[in-house]
Parts: sequence; structure tokens; C-alpha cells
Amino acid sequence: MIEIGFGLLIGSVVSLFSSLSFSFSFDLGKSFLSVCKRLGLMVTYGDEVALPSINAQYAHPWGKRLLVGLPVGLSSQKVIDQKQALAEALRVDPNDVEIRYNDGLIIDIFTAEMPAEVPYSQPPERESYRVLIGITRRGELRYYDFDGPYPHLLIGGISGGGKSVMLRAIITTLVTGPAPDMYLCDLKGGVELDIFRKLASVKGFATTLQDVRTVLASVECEMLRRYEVMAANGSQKWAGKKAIFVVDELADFKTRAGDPDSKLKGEIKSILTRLSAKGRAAGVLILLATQRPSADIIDGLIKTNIAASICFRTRDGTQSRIILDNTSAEELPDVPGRLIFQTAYDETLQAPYLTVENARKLIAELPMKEIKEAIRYVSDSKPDAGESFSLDRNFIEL
Ligand SMILES: Nc1ncnc2c1ncn2[C@@H]1O[C@H](COP(=O)(O)OP(=O)(O)OP(=O)(O)O)[C@@H](O)[C@H]1O
Repeated sequence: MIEIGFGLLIGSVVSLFSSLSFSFSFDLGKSFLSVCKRLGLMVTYGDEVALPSINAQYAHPWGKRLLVGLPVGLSSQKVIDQKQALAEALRVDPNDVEIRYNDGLIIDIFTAEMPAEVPYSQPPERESYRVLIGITRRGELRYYDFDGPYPHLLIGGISGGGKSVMLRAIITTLVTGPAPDMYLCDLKGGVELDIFRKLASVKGFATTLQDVRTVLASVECEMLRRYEVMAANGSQKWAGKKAIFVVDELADFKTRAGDPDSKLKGEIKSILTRLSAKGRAAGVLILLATQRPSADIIDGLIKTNIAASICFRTRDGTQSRIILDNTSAEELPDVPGRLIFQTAYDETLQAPYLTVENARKLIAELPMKEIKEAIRYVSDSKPDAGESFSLDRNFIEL
């Protein structure tokens, strides 16, 4: 109830924002055009010079918006790449500027502060795979949809940035909503995800590399089984329940010279790559989190197949680039929960805050595993006879 109340509160703030927006004339457009000239953001045709055009300017309670038309030959990406220089030339903090393309270039310059804490809330349609990712500076809620156009999700950022809180919020929303089959790998010793371990919807729980490989193998078997069912039915997309595979700390799969686990880590990476490439149609999705983004793990293959990223502040531009392909996460302020959400474009958000205690309360009434059921699951799903297959040893020991 409390969470839904907060959701409504945010909703009313949003509608207040939109109803207050009005057209306004000031010289931001003029300054923008002169900066474009200085930065070479224009196109020359013979003797003629074509600059971007200002189609509209608005003042909102959260700041100012410019709608910009671009001359043929000047790409929106070229302007976006110059965000830092544009902001500095306009004497605005680059963190206060957002540029994106949506049927024309939209430039937002914020004067309102981002809220430092956003309460956790759940989407109204509880059967959907949408999860709240955060709130924009305009007061709009942003969701990631595991059933949407951007399959798989990568979460990165510095220690203390808010990854574990985000994972907790996402998993809580999923298990209390559509309850997909969850496979959780907590390489931080099970500390972060332990609260979900005994839920009936958590079909695999791993805290060691060996167990991660075992759980991954079972997820891959499930994916292949679904492909067989789909082929038999002549369908292209799995219509049933989704399976979501979560890893909290991806960097533990990184191999170093002389690493005794390098073969195991190599196998884990190969299965992950196959799941990222083929999982979506079979309703098998992955959610990977890391505080030490490394190109070695998030290589081209996995990255190409992960279409959405959440990046908290990073230690440097290189780490930001590995997650986002740009350096903007290095510039984020040192505020826990502040992040860049990247799908078709980048947006800065403040993540919802869900404490362990509140997460425990929200999941308290959910069905738990039964010992018999878990043992049956283990024996039914054995992917191959030679493979040891303990999904959750501790639980089975119970
Ligand atoms: N969305 C948020 N809003 C407000 N505070 C937050 C938010 N997320 C995290 N915090 C604060 O930051 C602290 C660290 O967050 P969290 O444990 O999620 O970091 P992390 O990125 O997972 O770090 P590590 O990788 O070291 O575990 C939390 O205990 C909380 O106090």
C-alpha cells in the first residue's frame, strides 16, 4: 500500500509538471546557434552554410527545452558527441544537459535538482515484466521491460553506487509480480541475494563458480527445450513464463594468467554468450551486474546482444565506455542511486530505494520451495548424466 501511495504521489508530480509547461521565448536558442557555429556543428554546401534551426523552445518547472532541426548532412550523433563542449560553451554543467534524438533533436537543460531519494514502487499491471528503474529530472517514471524491445540488461558502476539495491528492487518486482523462473548467481558469497533463495520461483541459486556453471547449463537446457517446443508448434516466440538468469559480480569470471579456474570461467562465458545471442526468442533473459566492468568479460559478443544498460558512476571513462560506449557515467555526481539508463538513448535517473527490510516484507507471503519439489526438479532437469547437478545444495540439505 505504501509503495502504491508513493507511485501515485510521483504520478501527480509528473502531471503537475506537464500541465505547467508552456511556450516561452528567451535567448537560449540564439546562444545555442552561436555555439554550434563555434564548434563547427553546421554543414557547408559550396558558399552556403546551413546551421541547425530552432523549431521551438519551452520553459518547464524543471528547466528549458529546445527542439532543434538539423540540416541534411549533420547527424544528431555528431551533436550528441559534442555535449560536453556545448554545455561548457552555454555555461551549464554537462550533468544538467540531456540531448537525444526523437523525431528531431531534443535538448533539455535542467535547473531543478534530481531527487536524492525515490521510493520503490511497483508497476500497476502486476503481471507485466516491467520494473521501475528510476525517475527523471522531469519527474517521469522510467521502466525497463523484460518483455520489451531491449533484451537482456547490464548493470555496472562503482562500489556503493547502488547496483545491489537496484538488483533487489528488480528481483522483488519480478517475484512479487509475474514470478518468472529465476536463476540467481551471487558471487558475493550469497549476501546480497540470499533473501530470495528459498522462494519457489527461484529455481537455481549459486554462490560458487562451479554452481554458476551448473545453473547456467540447466538454463541452456531449458532454452533448447523451449526451442524444440516452438519448432514443433511452428512458433517464433516463447509464449510461456520467462526465465531470468541474474549474476552479481560478473567480474569474477575474469581470467588471469595461471588461473586454475580459467577452463571453468571459459565455459561460463561461452554459455553466457549463447544465452545472450539466442535466449530472447525462448523467453530466457539475462541480467548481469558488475562493479569492475572489464572488456575481457563484457566482450563484443555479449555486449552486442545486450541492448539495455544501467550505469551508476564509474571510476573512470574507460569503465563507463565498456558499459555505455561513452564516458558520461564518469561525470555522474557522487550520489548513490544516480545512474544513466541506456536503451535507444541515454537518460539520467535516480533509482528507487528499496531496503532489505522492506524487500523482506514484500516477499514474506510468497510461496516457498518445498523440499520434495526441489529434489524432483533436480532429478528431472539433469542436463546430462555425467554432470553433477546440485541447484541449491544448502536448500536440499535442509
Ligand atoms: N537508489 C538509492 N537511493 C538512495 N540510496 C541508495 C540507493 N542505492 C543505494 N543507496 C545507498 O548506497 C549504499 C550502497 O548501495 P549498494 O549496496 O547497492 O551499492 P553497490 O553498488 O552494490 O556496491 P557494491 O558493489 O560494493 O556492493 C546503500 O546501502 C544505500 O545506503
